[in-house]
Amino acid sequence: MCTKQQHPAWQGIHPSTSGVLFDLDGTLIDSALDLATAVNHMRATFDLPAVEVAQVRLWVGEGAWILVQRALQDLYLHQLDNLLNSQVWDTNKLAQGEYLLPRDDARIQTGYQAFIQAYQETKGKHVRLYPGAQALLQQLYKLDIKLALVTNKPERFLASLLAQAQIDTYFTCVLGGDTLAQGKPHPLPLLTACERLQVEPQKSLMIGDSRQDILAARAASITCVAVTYGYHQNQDLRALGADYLVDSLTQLL
Ligand SMILES: O=C(O)COP(=O)(O)O
Repeated sequence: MCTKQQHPAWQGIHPSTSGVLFDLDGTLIDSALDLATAVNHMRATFDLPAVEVAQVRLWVGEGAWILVQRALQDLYLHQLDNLLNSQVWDTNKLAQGEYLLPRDDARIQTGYQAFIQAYQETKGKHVRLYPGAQALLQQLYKLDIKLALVTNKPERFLASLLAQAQIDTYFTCVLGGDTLAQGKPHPLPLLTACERLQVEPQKSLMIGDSRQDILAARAASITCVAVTYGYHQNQDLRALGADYLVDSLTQLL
């Protein structure tokens, strides 16, 4: 699917675009295997069974804390089960990770530390770029379009991960989920990126895969291109407000 033809002025990236903000996980890189390895390492420390990579894909996108909270929801369910003496859990909600233990629960704090350490140890070993990612960044860079990376992934992982994926030289501005006081879907990181790139939001484009990217772009009045292959938790990207949908970044070349 590609709806870019519906936009009369589209020639690759819109000609008046002077800045492009990229999401990372599920848009430029597929990091699900490393994330799943770290999640399962963390789950093992709680004697919880391993989960599939496909499951972890559904849990990614709102930063490491929410990922950990989702990945430890079984602890909460068992606790509730004991209290309520058996409960039928909504499997959809389970798959989407909606039963969140609060962040201040000591188990979440412990789990977070275990996850961060295990993820660090993966060294981004299984990270792979999605088709067209390298070529698109290169093309935009050559056109002198300013580029920013705006992710909810913790900042500490970004430098090595971008270097590992060989895309570290393109970005004028890199913002992690904990770089500023708010992460996506708040508009702050997108507006901050525009400010640092010295481009107007109206002349910028956000390219992302998830609800957080689309909502943040809408809140910042930035046109949003959503990729359909990422970690979007089975949500309807068009209904969320994406301006354009593409099945591959190669469609933007
Ligand atoms: O939640 C994450 O860690 C990934 O975040 P991103 O999709 O904003 O890159």
